[in-house]
Amino acid sequence: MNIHVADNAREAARMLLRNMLAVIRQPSGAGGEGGTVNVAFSGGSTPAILFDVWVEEFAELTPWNRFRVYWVDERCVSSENKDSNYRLAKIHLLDKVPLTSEQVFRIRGEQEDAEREVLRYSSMVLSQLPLDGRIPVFDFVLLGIGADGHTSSVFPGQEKLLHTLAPYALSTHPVTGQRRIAMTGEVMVRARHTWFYVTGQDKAGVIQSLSCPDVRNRYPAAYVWQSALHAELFTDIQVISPV
Ligand SMILES: O=C1O[C@H](COP(=O)(O)O)[C@@H](O)[C@H](O)[C@H]1O
Repeated sequence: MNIHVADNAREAARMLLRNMLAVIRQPSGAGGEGGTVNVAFSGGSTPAILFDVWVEEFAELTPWNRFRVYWVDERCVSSENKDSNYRLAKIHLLDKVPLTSEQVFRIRGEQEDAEREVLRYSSMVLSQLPLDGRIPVFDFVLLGIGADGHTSSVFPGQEKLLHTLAPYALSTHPVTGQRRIAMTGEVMVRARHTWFYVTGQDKAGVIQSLSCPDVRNRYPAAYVWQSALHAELFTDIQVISPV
């Protein structure tokens, strides 16, 4: 588990992107020898900074033709809604880089029948990605963390979603009641690179306790951090004691 601490959010984004491109360049790295790079984006507000830095400073260095883009989670809203995770990525990244529609696989948050969308997206991911047993293996799962300790859209109290074999599942935001479609625990922990990009002092408490054994069962993010095969954290939060 590596922790990369930067002075600010943009510098943390640079660290992540430099590391990602270095992995992709290695013959044995993501996609290997010019192969496909399967990446899953998170939502919320934080990825906007990552996407902006990507477009402004790393777009020319990125082999876009090798990328296939998926989502970690989506809110059950239309793709024009301000809460849509796809919308954020579209505005800040997808509209500005040479990715074609054939390379972008969004979760259809607008589907009335969200259960059906979970099944559609799960079976699409299962058919397109390499499998470890029944678990799809992404090259990069890029995660955020909420101040309440959630990651993907798996909130405290929804630990069942960390242990299911289904790659995606329905969840509900515990405060707003908004429905979500969420990548589940096994997919997050078995990725070739499970990378957290977390910024802002409001998350310092969660970050400080990520490695504590007793929060493993309290914060889904801590469970994923402690269980992932290859976890790294990129942050602007000055970690005082070991994470
Ligand atoms: O609801 C969500 O929250 C987390 C963190 O979001 P942020 O707004 O604090 O950046 C995010 O990682 C997750 O994908 C998202 O849907």
